Amino acid sequence: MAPSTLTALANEKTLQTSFIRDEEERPKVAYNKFSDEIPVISLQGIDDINGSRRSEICEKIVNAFEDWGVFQVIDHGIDAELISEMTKLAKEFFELPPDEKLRFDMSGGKKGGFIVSSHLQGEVVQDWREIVTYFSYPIRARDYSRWPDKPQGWIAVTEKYSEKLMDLACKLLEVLSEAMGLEKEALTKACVDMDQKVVVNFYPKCPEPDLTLGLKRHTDPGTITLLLQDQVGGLQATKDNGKTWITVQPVEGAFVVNLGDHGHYLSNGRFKNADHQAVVNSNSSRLSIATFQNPAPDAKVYPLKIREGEKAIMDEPITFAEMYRRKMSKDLELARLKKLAKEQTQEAKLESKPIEEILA
Ligand SMILES: O=C(O)CCC(=O)C(=O)O
Ligand SMILES: [Fe+2]
Repeated sequence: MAPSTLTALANEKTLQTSFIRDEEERPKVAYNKFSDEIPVISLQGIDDINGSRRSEICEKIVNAFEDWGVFQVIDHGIDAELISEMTKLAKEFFELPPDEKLRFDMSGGKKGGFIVSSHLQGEVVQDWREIVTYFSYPIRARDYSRWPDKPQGWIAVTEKYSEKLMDLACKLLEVLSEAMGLEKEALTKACVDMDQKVVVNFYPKCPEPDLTLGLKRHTDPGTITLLLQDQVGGLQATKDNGKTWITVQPVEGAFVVNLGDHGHYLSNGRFKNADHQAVVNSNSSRLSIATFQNPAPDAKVYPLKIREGEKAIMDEPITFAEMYRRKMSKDLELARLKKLAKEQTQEAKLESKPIEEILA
């Protein structure tokens, strides 16, 4: 049976089979073997519209998105105290007793709250993580009854945090719009009424980290994601379809900026949707806070700019809700085929054994 929370399993000696991944999915690089390949970009001077710094920053962001779909941002103007308060309260939430966390259990499709492991129903293998999710924008759609009220003060800090991150995201989308040769507001307008979802990921210490993942390989569906991670390490990226991986070097106070599928489509594939995963370890737990900036569900998804000599990477415009539905059903179909292939291999193995061995 699935555990109610993961924290209890963190002290066991071996990993429950529901978390064990197939060999090809398991981590290939250590959680703390850091790489500096992902650029760290300072936003200092970005507001100086006519200054040369703005175009330099713009160029760096474009290069990073063309190459990896990921960069880290520093000097972003978000108060270090707000960041440390948000992190401290998030950690305290995960230290609460299971019953307290499960007061906000969101299994069964509730919008927001606490859940263990994977968000994709029908997944065969579970992720080694616990999460808390806040649906923070549009503000009129907030359901505060799904926002954990403990530790005390967390709701107010989350409100502030989500507002500041919305501002930062919009600023980055302006730069990207300009880089695509469009008016400043082009990308935010394409989102119609921007949605924001804050997901706090907690990865407890893991007894056999080499056999599992904290969060399996994926691309984020939305426009961009701003990820705050602690200093432990575990975020990994690949740009060759999973052949080789790098572990992103944690940088104090920085946000990792990932381009999502929506951003990828709007740029007609010029910018990569970051292919990433999170690995876990047996030495310490890890916390990351992902802020997803998504378009409104009925926003149209279609390239905003098709450069000369290029062909549109989509046949026709679809809504973001439809784009998401197609992504999820593709993932589920892949999971189903994988399960089937595994069962067939096991059957074949059994068939090739002498009957005495099977019966023994
Ligand atoms: O924890 C991390 O480093 C990655 C989190 C992530 O990719 C996500 O929440 O989508
Ligand atoms: Fe992600």
